[in-house]
Amino acid sequence: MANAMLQQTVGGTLQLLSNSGTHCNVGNRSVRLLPKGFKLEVEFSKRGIYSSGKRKFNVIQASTSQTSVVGPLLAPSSSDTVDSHMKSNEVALILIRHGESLWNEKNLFTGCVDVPLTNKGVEEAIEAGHRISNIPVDMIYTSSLIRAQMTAMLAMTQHRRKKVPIILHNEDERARAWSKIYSEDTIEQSIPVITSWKLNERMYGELQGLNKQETAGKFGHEKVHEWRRSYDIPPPNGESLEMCAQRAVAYFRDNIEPQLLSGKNILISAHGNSLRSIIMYLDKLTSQEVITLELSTGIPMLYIFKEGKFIRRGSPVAPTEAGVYAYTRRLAQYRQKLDDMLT
Ligand SMILES: O=C(O)[C@H](O)COP(=O)(O)O
Repeated sequence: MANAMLQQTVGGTLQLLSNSGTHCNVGNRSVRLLPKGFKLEVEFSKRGIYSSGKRKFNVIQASTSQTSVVGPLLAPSSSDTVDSHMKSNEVALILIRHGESLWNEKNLFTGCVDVPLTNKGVEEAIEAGHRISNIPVDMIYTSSLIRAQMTAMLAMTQHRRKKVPIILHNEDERARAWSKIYSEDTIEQSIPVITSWKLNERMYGELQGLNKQETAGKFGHEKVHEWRRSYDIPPPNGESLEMCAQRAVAYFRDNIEPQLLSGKNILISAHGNSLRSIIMYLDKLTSQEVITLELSTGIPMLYIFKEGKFIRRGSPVAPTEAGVYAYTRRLAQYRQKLDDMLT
């Protein structure tokens, strides 16, 4: 393969910008590409984030000009037998609305105001972690808001695989440089957490901070219900669900779906409306159907992604244990491997 320029982009994905020759530069490192079909064996120099040694990378999308590869922190090593069997055509996608927040408790419109969880919200996140503790997670995506990030991190404290979720800091070169990990083994025992404002709760505009009950008293229940649960009518200077969907679903399709296609099991911890819009996409709901969809705080929803299709395995409303985890054969195999590993 011709030489190639790989440039680390937000979220740690290495983007092949052009290919000519058999080497490429990753920052100040020279990298040798040994193309084998769509699998690149990339041998890195001794220095830097990727340490030494040959590592296999899945090419997510290969085209004449752009091929994406993911760095070690985003690509669990194939030597990790517990996870590797899940790499084929069936992966898990878990969605969790954050646990109860302090403004949920006060019944205030929250939107993009960055408030933390209540004690109850912490408990909900931990309970959610129990429910997903036997389901493989290779990558985590959250919004840029602390309530979603707290929920993801608390849930993962209960995961039996005991990998460490690490929030990636890619906001600038210093953030990248100062958050480097210099141990390959440690990288393999980590789960990358990618945060994005595009997964934030819908921005509630001039309702943010107002009490929902009082707002209904002031503007009328019908008007407030229209702001909260219509598809295309925004609150004053805020986002409609449709506007929220335009950013959240686009982010899902551009960033998360390629990772699912490459065999990664994904957890998304986000918000009522950003998740409603993603579920609308996954379940192919109409704008009339999605406005009746309600998500409880802290309840995990499981999808299986297989051959390009999303199969819902658990209801977003108070699922029974069996209902959420009608285990597929592969999930049952993963759980068995965890049992074997931990006994
Ligand atoms: O932002 C908020 O107030 C809540 O998280 C969601 O509010 P909603 O259920 O009124 O959309």
